Amino acid sequence: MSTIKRIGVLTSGGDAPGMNACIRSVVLTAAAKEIEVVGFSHGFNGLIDGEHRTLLPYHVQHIIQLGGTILKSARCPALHTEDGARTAAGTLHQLQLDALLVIGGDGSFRGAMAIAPFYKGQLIGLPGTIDNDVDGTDATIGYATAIDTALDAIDKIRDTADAFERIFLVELMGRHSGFIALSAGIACGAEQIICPELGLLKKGQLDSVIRPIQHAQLIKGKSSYIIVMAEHCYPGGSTALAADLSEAIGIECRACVLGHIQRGGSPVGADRILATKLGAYAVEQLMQGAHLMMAGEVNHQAGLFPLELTGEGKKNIDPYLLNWQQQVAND
Ligand SMILES: Nc1ncnc2c1ncn2[C@@H]1O[C@H](COP(=O)(O)OP(=O)(O)O)[C@@H](O)[C@H]1O
Ligand SMILES: O=P(O)(O)OC[C@H]1O[C@](O)(COP(=O)(O)O)[C@@H](O)[C@@H]1O
Repeated sequence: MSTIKRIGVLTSGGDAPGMNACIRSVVLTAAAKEIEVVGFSHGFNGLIDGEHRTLLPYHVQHIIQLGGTILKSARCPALHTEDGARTAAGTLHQLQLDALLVIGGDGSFRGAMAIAPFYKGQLIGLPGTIDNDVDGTDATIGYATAIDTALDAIDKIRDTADAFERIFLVELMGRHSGFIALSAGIACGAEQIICPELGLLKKGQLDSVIRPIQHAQLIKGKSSYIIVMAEHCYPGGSTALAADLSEAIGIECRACVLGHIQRGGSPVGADRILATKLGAYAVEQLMQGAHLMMAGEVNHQAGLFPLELTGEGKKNIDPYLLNWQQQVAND
């Protein structure tokens, strides 16, 4: 018999499509088990500032299709101090919360772990970030939508690139990983993909980028050429790389930074389903006593993974697709 009566939930770090679906699932599952839910606003700031409200099933009606997060998200520098962590734990005790669910990335999970020494309740993470850079789950909530959003934009760029027979560099998010760049790059038929896993490029050292462009021009004739690149791979980003390439090869290159567009929009079905499954699973596992674990999905199976291992960076972008891109599509 579970002793869980009241739980808290918050969304933290970069918002991701599907966070609302996850909040909804947590609230509905908890209500079905007669557990009260308190939602904190603005990530961990809501814990420190005491910004919270009770969440009932009617509050989460018709939010499954909404991007963003009804709880708002934020980064919270105060949690990096012991004072901040103590204050956060104090709020949880004051509100008599038996557990806290944190929807966010590995940074947010480090935030949860910082609170742990001062909190006597349970802490569970739910992976919500477009970057997919969280160990212990095949996909994070928001990743599938970000790929589709990027694709929608890149397909449009292909039209104008074709019309002008231009080289385009499309810069995608991912923080320091190439999950979005590889997936979107493969799915849009990019001629070249640049991502951190292939090594960061140094200013002016463009041979590895230029060689496939020249090869493509020689064997395929003039056409559009799209390079999908992850952020932080070249000093100055895609704009600087486009300028340096234009100068080096004498062909005009254009850059397009998709930026925060990738974080918005209605979550695709896969994200809504993943968010619903993990939200429900997290509540059930709390009732079984889970603590300092993330609820993730591996091979379609929900499971728990230690929070402290979620940021180890052991999950790799698909080596098969990366190799195919290098061997076949880049040439
Ligand atoms: N080492 C840490 N100690 C305490 N809190 C942390 C730590 N790392 C991250 N956090 C908290 O988690 C928040 C979100 O982390 P961030 O890395 O920006 O996003 P994400 O959760 O998407 O990876 C930070 O603003 C901070 O409040
Ligand atoms: O919104 P900000 O603060 O500019 O941060 C941008 C970063 O946030 C993200 O969109 C999401 O990252 P997190 O989920 O780790 O916060 C990254 O892809 C990007 O590098």
